[in-house]
Amino acid sequence: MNNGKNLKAVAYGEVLWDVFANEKKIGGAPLNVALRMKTLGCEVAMISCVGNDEDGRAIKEQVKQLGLETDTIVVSEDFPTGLVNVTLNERGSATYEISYPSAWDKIELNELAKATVKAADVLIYGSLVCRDDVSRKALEELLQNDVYKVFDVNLRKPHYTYEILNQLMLSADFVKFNDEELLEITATMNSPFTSLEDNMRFIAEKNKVRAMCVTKGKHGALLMWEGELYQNGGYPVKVSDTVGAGDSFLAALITSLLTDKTPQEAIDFACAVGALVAESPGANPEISHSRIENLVGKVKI
Ligand SMILES: OC[C@H]1O[C@](O)(CO)[C@@H](O)[C@@H]1O
Repeated sequence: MNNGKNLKAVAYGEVLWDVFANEKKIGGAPLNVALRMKTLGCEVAMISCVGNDEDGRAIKEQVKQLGLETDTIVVSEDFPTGLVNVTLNERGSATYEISYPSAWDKIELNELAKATVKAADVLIYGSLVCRDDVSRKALEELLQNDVYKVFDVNLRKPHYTYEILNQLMLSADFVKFNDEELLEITATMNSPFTSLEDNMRFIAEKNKVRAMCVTKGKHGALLMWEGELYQNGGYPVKVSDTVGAGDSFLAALITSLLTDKTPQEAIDFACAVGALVAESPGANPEISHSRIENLVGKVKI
């Protein structure tokens, strides 16, 4: 699959182990986005930090094997590699218990990281990494660069404040919410609206965000792009777990929008990718191009 063409992407933030009942898998929203963008043909670097421990070496090893630049992942002598306990409910929805402090809370930028962002087309970041001042300040430095900035809101209680979320939105060219996140954030901004569409317009107006998307679980997603709204009603799949589905959705959407797809094609493609990730266990299952094409070809709900 190669629709990423020569898009150069950098993801900034947490890399960690998602610890499920019977196994552990690499995760962290920005890493999940990065890995999916790589499978879509982008050139991708991951900026993060791991501990000087077995868990850290194993993450770097795996991520390198999957084709990402990992010399931008620094090693901390003082903090351990991140771990997250993932609990799934009967519908496959996850709750996360995220250890603190983790090495990724203390990201220090090396020269390669700075140079890589300078040369990149797109920078993806989320809110979780901003729970600690060290990683938040490093992100602020990267956000000074002239690069297309994608903010993956990714609210993980209790690791965020509205003040920081607001700053992160103001820096972004593109923002990704899920439906609950959009409604929670717009409520704190005293939005008088109840529908997702009205709240998208509200936030666009208030925060001068010109492009955004909102995922709606099995009901698909909405996209605001160049002033127009696009939607996809979702694809029927049997959900295994939803971990990382939104991350892969975002990877597919951004890759498509910034290369050669129309906004409608981009959201259809992204919804299919997200659905297929939800159908398989963990955040980073392999998904073949033919399965995506097959699903896109199916009638939407
Ligand atoms: O990043 C925080 C958590 O969110 C996920 O990325 C899923 O979206 C998990 O892989 C990780 O544990």
